[in-house]
Amino acid sequence: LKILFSKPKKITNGYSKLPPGKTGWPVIGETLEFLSMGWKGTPEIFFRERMNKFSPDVFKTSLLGEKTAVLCGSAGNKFLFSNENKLVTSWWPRNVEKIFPSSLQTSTKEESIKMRKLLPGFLKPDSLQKYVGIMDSIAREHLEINWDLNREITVLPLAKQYTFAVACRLFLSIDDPKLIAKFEKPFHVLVAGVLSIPINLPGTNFHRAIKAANLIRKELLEIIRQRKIELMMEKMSMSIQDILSHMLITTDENGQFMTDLDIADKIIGLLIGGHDTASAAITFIIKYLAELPEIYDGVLKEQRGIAEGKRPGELLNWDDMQKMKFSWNVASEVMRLAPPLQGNFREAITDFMYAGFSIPKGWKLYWTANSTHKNPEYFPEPEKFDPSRFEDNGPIPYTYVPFGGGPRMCPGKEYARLEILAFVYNIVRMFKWEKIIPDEKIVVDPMPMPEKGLPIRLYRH
Ligand code: HEM
Repeated sequence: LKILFSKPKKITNGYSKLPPGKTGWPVIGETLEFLSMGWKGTPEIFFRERMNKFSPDVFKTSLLGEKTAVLCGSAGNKFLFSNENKLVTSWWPRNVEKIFPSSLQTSTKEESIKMRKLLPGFLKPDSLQKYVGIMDSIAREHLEINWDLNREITVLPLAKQYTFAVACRLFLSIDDPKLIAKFEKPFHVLVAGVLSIPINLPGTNFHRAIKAANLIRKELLEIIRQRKIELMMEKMSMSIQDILSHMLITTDENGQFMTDLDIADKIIGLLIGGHDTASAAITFIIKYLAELPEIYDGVLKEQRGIAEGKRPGELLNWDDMQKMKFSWNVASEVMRLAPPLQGNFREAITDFMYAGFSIPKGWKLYWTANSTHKNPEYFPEPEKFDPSRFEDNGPIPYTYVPFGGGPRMCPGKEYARLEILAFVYNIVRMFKWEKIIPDEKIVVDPMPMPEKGLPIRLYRH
């Protein structure tokens, strides 16, 4: 009776029916617990503990200075992916705004929409088909130069070097190794700062990231200036259709060209999204293939079969990529166990109810691969490496989400598949390998990585 006749509380006042959970310290909230679980290599524990303690559907927390509701399980993923621009919208941590000043003039939301509009031209199927041969030749050259000379190598930095070289070539038509090397290091500093506590003081990751972004932006602005001159003088062959030229000649609905700063920031965003993720996936493929000889043999058999159907030296093509089914199932299982991105944020654009709890407008929401990828309900024996999970219809919808889902699903998914498979095709046919540190610890910061970068010993076939 007391409940029935008590004055109803406003849903939006922030005190009633909010999801259970705790928001921790002011500003810092639970960011340290969240990050430290990643540093220990078990980001899923942060979520599992709270799902067990508060609710399996949703819990509240405070991350990166924001009140956040974490939506869990396949229902949480489905809800967030299918309510884009209805109940929720894109939101990037404040760090991103500070690191990319172009988004301060509008908003990270508008910038993200702009970016998505630009990409189809560059990532459409007929463009992707042209990239396959280029990716194959970059992978071959990269392996011949960097992996063959040294019998003992460390995988992670080399995998980054490969995906960065592919991105520089395809986004910017840059293949000068010196210029690529100049860019590469500050990029890693930048990625580490995007998901860090937003304190801009010397010595913090965030401070280093802002400095690194300024350095890269300066170099990019020079490249953009040069490209503009070339385009104006029509020196640039019309066949060069990299994303930089595409951005320079594309106008918005008002006929306005993008500013150089805008272009530079978009390219930085793409380089971040497009190379550290795929290199994390490649590193873990190498790790699992070292640990599981029967899986390695299966991949090698498939790739040798494809190579046998080709003339000596002939580069991979689109049809070859479609035949690499087992190898892609292996890569998919790797990304289930070690998703390169752990999840992402959204912002509530209106008050709404979820699983019986109120979510106030302005709150941040977070979906995470960590609440489903290792859940035995969706993936029996979740720690077991089993690529057959991806055969036939594959996992239950919204349980396997390394690329997100819905309208915001990663636009680079197909590009990533091609560059990963081009790499696998070449490496397994050249080498077998073993890990030098048998139980190397895994850390997640913000991408998963073996603590020492995965040193391995190579054996040429
Ligand atoms: C294995 C490699 C990759 C993984 C696991 C991955 C994963 C993801 C995920 C989880 C998101 C967030 C989706 C969301 O917020 O719901 C995302 C967004 C994005 N990815 Fe990827 N990605 C990969 C490679 C790439 C590549 C190669 C590119 C570019 C060529 C790329 C470009 C982007 C962009 C631009 C976004 C932002 C989309 C938006 O805000 O709407 N990604 N990616």
